[in-house]
Amino acid sequence: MAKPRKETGRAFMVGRFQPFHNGHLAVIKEILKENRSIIIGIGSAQYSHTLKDPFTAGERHLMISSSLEQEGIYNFYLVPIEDVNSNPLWVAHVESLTPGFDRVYTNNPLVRRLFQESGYEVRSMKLLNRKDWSGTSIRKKIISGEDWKSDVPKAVAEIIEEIDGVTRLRELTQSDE
Ligand SMILES: Nc1ncnc2c1ncn2[C@@H]1O[C@H](COP(=O)(O)OP(=O)(O)OP(=O)(O)O)[C@@H](O)[C@H]1O
Ligand SMILES: NC(=O)c1ccc[n+]([C@@H]2O[C@H](COP(=O)(O)O)[C@@H](O)[C@H]2O)c1
Repeated sequence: MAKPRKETGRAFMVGRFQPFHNGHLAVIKEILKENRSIIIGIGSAQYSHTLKDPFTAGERHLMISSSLEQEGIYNFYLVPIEDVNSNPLWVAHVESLTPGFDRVYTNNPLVRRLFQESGYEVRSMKLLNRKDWSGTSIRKKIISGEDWKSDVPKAVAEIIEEIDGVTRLRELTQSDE
């Protein structure tokens, strides 16, 4: 029989955060109303420099930590998590990299299923202003030149400027032919 887990006060959330946006920030604030601290997994950590995953794990780490600190939030842990090629092994992989946690917050059906099957409590998050606050729509706006800075925390806009992320994304749309 599985050992009962000790209460930790910690919640777990995972995302690709390509980039970290206002929707992520709002749900993290909500999660912190119900939990003492949050572990934020930076998923697909090995990917960068593609249209779906333009930013490195280090750049995403900086986006999240700077945004949260700008809001006066310090009770978080950031853990880069590379994908593994076996879904049944993924939760154990996450557990091997993170401090213990009591519950998982996600809207991703695969993440929900895998954690539920491992015995975790899984809660959903309310989707907020999904038309603008989604990584996919923000990446499209960056490429097309529409306003995207109002959809992300100020720190994220500054980091994307600092790393010349706009040029990176636009160049990724070009083929070599
Ligand atoms: N606007 C939002 N409101 C509430 N939760 C959100 C919002 N956007 C993303 N989330 C949730 O945050 C978690 C991590 O999301 P993720 O990093 O995939 O962002 P995304 O905006 O969905 O990105 P992409 O469009 O690139 O897939 C997921 O569980 C996702 O459902
Ligand atoms: N087998 C695996 O490596 C596996 C399984 C489920 C989720 N994940 C990762 O968890 C993250 C989920 O985040 P999203 O909700 O943003 O899609 C992604 O980075 C995804 O690749 C990985």
